[in-house]
Amino acid sequence: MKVAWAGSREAFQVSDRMAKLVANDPVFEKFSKPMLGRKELFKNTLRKAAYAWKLINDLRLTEEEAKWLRHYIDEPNYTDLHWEMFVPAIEGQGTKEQKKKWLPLAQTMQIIGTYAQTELGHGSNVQGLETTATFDRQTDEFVMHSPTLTSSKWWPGGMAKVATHAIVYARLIIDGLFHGVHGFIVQLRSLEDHSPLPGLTLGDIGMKFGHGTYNTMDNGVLRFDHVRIPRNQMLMRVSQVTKEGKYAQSDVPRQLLYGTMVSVRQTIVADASKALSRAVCIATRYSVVRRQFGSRNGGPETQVIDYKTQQSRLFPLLASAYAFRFVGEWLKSLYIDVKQRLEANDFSTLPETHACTAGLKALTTAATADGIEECRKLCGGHGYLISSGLPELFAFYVPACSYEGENVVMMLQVARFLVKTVSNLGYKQPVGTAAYLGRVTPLLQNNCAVQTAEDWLNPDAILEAFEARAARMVIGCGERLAMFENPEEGFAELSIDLVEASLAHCQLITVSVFIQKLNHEIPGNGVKRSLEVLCYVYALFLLHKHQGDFLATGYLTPKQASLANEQLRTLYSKVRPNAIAFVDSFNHMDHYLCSVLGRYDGNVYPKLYEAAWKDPLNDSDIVDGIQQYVQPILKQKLHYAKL
Ligand SMILES: CCCCCCCCCCC/C=C/C(=O)SCCNC(=O)CCNC(=O)[C@H](O)C(C)(C)COP(=O)(O)OP(=O)(O)OC[C@H]1O[C@@H](n2cnc3c(N)ncnc32)[C@H](O)[C@@H]1OP(=O)(O)O
Ligand SMILES: Cc1cc2nc3c(=O)[nH]c(=O)nc-3n(C[C@H](O)[C@H](O)[C@H](O)COP(=O)(O)OP(=O)(O)OC[C@H]3O[C@@H](n4cnc5c(N)ncnc54)[C@H](O)[C@@H]3O)c2cc1C
Repeated sequence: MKVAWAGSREAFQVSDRMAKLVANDPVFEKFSKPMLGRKELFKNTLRKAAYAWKLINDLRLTEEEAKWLRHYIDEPNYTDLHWEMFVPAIEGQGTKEQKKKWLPLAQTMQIIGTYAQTELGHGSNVQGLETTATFDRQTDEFVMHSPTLTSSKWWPGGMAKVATHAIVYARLIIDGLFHGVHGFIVQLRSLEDHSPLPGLTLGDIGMKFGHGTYNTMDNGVLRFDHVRIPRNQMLMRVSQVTKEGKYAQSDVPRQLLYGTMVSVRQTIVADASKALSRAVCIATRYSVVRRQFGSRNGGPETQVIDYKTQQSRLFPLLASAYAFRFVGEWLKSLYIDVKQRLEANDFSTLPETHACTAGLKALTTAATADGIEECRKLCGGHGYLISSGLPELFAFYVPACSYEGENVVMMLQVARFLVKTVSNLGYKQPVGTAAYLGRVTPLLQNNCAVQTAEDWLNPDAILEAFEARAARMVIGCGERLAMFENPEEGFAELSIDLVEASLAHCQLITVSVFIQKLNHEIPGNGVKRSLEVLCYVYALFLLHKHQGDFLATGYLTPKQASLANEQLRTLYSKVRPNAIAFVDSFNHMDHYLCSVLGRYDGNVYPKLYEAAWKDPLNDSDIVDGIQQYVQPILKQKLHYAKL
């Protein structure tokens, strides 16, 4: 199962080796993090990042190994933006010459980059950005300027204190004419003494949610006061500005300007299963240790994992972790394919890839953020302790619902793709993830054939149910949209239904990828049979949760929906004996989990007790402030004290 989770034996070995490297090196200790102040926390992260870079070089780690190393160090920092956004932006949007100049500098970290798109006033609406890049023909330069307060760049990770360079998105202006938003490579700091370059105001935007997690990152604010950069620092693969000031667009579609976001959204989907599996591992192990009620004749109480209600909250999350792992793997292969095509100037699959990355990013991050919080509740009161590992994990993870495309905004992008697909149905056969929309007649006419709970243990029955639900919701939206004279008005008016239809489409992708995985790629019958159970749990849990959709579209009868729920209950009993094996298969080491509740050895209570004594408040019996502020109250003799 460890190999199935990792993707291959080689992938398992690489991640396992890196997990152990990090866990066994005292530099990467992280239990004390929540006790540190912001400055110490930040410096500590800088120290770890520098040490990690040294390890990467000294041990000659491959790109894959370096990624795992950074992952297991488990502290957001400037290198995330450098490797995940700055480098890909140059790779995807730079010309050959630009790549030749900038990539070697970035890849050896002689420069450190960030991705400065969002502003104080605009994040989702990229076309609404206000920073200007005005071409000056006389000097062959662009003048970067922040004309308003709301145009201040706001949020870019690593920008406040570390990055030496940034890809800055700004409105291109030539001779007073606006030519859309483009990316520019801008140097922010001196490579000699790290001070901000003249004309730039740079700082940190302040503390964020949670304490020891995202505050290791220096998210920044940046303002330009007429800062000049050479013309050849505009990323010019999509459009070019000549030294005469002529604006030209190559045959590369404009959408490629958004290409870095496609790349990172793919990574975020791949990472969702890591965060969810971490929370599920903690909650499952603890649910086996924790006992409440049910003692008979003085025997032990019931392990809370044996309560059906606990199973009904925990096992769908366990199944979701596996579902997200497989859909992340699938999306990665889709992305690798589109990347190769884009390099060869084949843009045909970009719209579908954009819809998949946007939609799956929204689906997986929302479910993971909610899932981590559910795992905290599944651990009862102890889940609220920092030492459970869950509050910090939640604080770290939850911004994934907002960054890289706010989730609702992303689902609306999927909706645009689906509406377009449906409106082209007469003359363009949909392919890939939208192929099912080419079979609308049977999907709209045939109803579910399930008659017993057992009938739900059939991948075809499940697939057809999810296809029919998505097709009926999408087609329904299409029909209602057609009633509007102005399509944009219609889209806005129906946006709630459109987001729901997009979710149904994305859930269909996730379920069908899981089924596909079982049909083709699982080595070993035992592993395959166990994963089949999880696949049914995932699908039937979604069906139960969204039964309103399945019933309202008329595909299911209430009886069939209740049979699905009956089957789900039976499936929970099949998951139970393997629950610990399923979470052990994630191969999460104690160092990575950073959780007393999720310890591999199950030795929870003594370690919780021990951890409590490490709190600085327990350094002495009488702490600072008691004599000054508590003792006087105890000793006071005021009239109203009698009340
Ligand atoms: C948990 C650990 C994870 C670790 C991962 C790595 C570490 C990363 C750390 C996080 C750091 C965070 C960084 C950031 O957040 S960077 C900023 C990200 N910002 C956004 O995502 C902004 C979201 N907004 C947008 O993407 C666009 O503005 C939006 C698509 C919403 C609207 O754009 P526009 O107004 O131009 O819109 P249209 O809808 O008219 O679209 C025009 C056409 O372009 C197509 N399109 C849009 N986006 C893309 C894309 N990315 N790729 C390809 N095509 C795209 C769209 O479908 C339209 O096409 P048609 O004309 O054919 O319909
Ligand atoms: C931790 C973190 C790190 C970040 N790192 C970076 C970075 O490195 N570089 C960078 O450039 N940016 C970064 N960002 C910014 C991030 O990309 C934006 O915050 C994100 O894209 C959301 O945009 P917004 O803040 O403008 O949200 P808004 O768009 O203002 O969203 C507010 C609300 O409005 C709704 N809404 C907006 N538009 C629509 C619409 N058309 N229809 C319906 N509802 C709508 C949303 O659903 C949401 O509920 C980071 C953000 C965070 C939290």
